[in-house]
Amino acid sequence: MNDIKLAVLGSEGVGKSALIVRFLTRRFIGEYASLTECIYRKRLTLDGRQLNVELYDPCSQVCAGKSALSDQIHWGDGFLVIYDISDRSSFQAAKNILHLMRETHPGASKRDGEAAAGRPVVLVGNKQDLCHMREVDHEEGQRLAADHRCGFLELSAAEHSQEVALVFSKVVQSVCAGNKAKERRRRPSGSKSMAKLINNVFGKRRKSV
Ligand SMILES: Nc1nc2c(ncn2[C@@H]2O[C@H](COP(=O)(O)OP(=O)(O)OP(=O)(O)O)[C@@H](O)[C@H]2O)c(=O)[nH]1
Repeated sequence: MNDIKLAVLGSEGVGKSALIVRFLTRRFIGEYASLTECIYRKRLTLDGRQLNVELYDPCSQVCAGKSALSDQIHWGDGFLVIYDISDRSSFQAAKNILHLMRETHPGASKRDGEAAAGRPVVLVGNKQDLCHMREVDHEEGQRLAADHRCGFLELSAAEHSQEVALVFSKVVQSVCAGNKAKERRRRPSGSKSMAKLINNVFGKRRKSV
């Protein structure tokens, strides 16, 4: 069974716990104890394969600071970076997280489907239901995501159960696809490596005849 680690990052009160709880239980619960960091576990079946997904929900009050964030970035196979569309400072915090991800993996791959951080990242503008109090335009979110080659969407943990499930599943899918691609690059396929071997052994001889 494969283990996949997803970290949900963002500043205090953006709705990280609300999104995770929505994904795990399909419910929106108004208030969450937020004095401890948590790792939640969920089993998923994707394309017939069983996956163990670990979801890391940092406690912003305890896990603030660059070194804690660096640890979280090293821990995750994939990330959701959350801001609150009605709070500009949370958007700046999301920007800082994306920058730090890029710094942490400076030589990150530029392959399709991988963010600048080298691993799948989706930037999420949460609390879309508060659009009458919006401080961050949709286009700003889009631009930031494009700059960091990551996915982007706005949603509301309070109102959008399906969208929340979809965004988590997409990150899991991207991690799986990335793992498969890495595996393929590491081990050339049997027929290809056999062809190479045959070429190496007989190719030169044929030339010398
Ligand atoms: N209106 C609205 N409120 C939301 C939404 N998502 C979360 N909230 C509220 O925002 C507040 C903070 O949510 P949390 O899920 O605790 O945020 P957090 O990012 O986990 O916070 P920390 O653990 O302190 O870092 C709570 O009062 C939630 O009810 C949303 O989509 N819409």
